[in-house]
Amino acid sequence: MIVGVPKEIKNHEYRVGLTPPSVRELTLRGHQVLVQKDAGSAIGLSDDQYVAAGASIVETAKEIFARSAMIVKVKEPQPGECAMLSEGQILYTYLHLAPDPEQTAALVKSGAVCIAYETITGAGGGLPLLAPMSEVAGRMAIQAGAAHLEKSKGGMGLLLGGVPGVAQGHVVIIGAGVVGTNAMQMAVGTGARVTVLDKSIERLRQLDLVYGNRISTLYSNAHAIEESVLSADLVVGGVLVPGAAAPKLVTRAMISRMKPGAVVVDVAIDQGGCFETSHATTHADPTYVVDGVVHYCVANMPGAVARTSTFALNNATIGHAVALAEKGWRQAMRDDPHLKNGLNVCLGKVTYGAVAGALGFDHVPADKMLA
Ligand SMILES: NC(=O)C1=CN([C@@H]2O[C@H](COP(=O)(O)OP(=O)(O)OC[C@H]3O[C@@H](n4cnc5c(N)ncnc54)[C@H](O)[C@@H]3O)[C@@H](O)[C@H]2O)C=CC1
Ligand SMILES: CC(=O)C(=O)O
Ligand SMILES: [Mg+2]
Repeated sequence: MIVGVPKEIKNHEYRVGLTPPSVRELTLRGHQVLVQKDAGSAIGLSDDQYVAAGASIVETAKEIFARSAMIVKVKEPQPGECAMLSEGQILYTYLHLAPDPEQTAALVKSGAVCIAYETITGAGGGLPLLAPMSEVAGRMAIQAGAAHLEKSKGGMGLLLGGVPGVAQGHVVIIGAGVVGTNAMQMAVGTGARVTVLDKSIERLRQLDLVYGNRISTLYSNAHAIEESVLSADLVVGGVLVPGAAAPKLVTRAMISRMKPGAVVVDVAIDQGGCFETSHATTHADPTYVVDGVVHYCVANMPGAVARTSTFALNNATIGHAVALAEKGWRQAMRDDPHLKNGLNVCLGKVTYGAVAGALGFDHVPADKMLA
């Protein structure tokens, strides 16, 4: 199979779909890999390294899209990229379609076979192709939040850990999955007071067993969210209902009653965000202020630490990339129901229920496309 890796074009996105070691996994099995010139050069992955791994360097994204049977990316295709997809071509990348009707319509129109990293499931449960980026974003959420609590960044001028004789800050984390747990670990490390909320009591139980009285756990409901948010200095949103738009758990009314200069980091923004006042921002201009509260809502946080993120992502994506190249998408999905769960849009149909439901498209189950 010819596999193509275009250079990412989203704002400050320096990750790349395949590393040279991943390219080697494909070329040693006889596949041809086309990598766009300088696709990885910003993170120290030179064209020479790709060539040494067996790839051919191609000048333009247009040529990559025209020649490849499978496109491997990181971020959701931008409008110009959607327009270059062709009928039956495999697109293997993050998509985040539920809050994005324009992209969904463009992918339906393309006739491509669109597989979303974030809905591929794992044999042991969870979302193994989302998890590494959630680990990165969860850890970064505290770093970003702490920085924006500084006066010069618009925050109230608070040091999360306090100092002897001065109380520490209060970090509230909504959602105790991969993002939430990684944020919690970093927050505990700063010395802040930490409260974690989730709908899953089992998850809270697990955290309580490990972290004991270094954190407070709360069952997530409107009352607990309101009380926590009003006393918070930093709130991290890390909820997920897989494939679906994020629930708006923190209302505009709650935001307006928060401490002036508090910071909210909405990691769930790629699924639409869990604060009513959130809208996506970029690394170039990451924050805005609503009712005195600093909002950080960057939809591709791991792009900021693109080298770490690219290797972590490739560890999780390469196995399915090899299966898709070796068997083609239909057989690879017949053999692996977890990969099949990644199929979001296929040959003009929306095949993921939560996306169809969120956007009002007809839902054609993935199984029908495999027949
Ligand atoms: N902005 C960015 O750059 C990035 C964003 N993300 C996003 O972060 C979000 C979270 O991802 P993960 O932690 O991997 O998901 P996860 O599935 O590991 O965890 C989500 C948690 O949310 C909880 N939850 C669901 N409804 C809730 C509610 N009403 N109240 C409290 N908790 C609730 C679930 O029980 C679960 O524990 C996703 O939308 C993901 O796409 C992930 C990586 C990077
Ligand atoms: C998960 C995701 O959207 C990202 O890593 O950018
Ligand atoms: Mg994203």
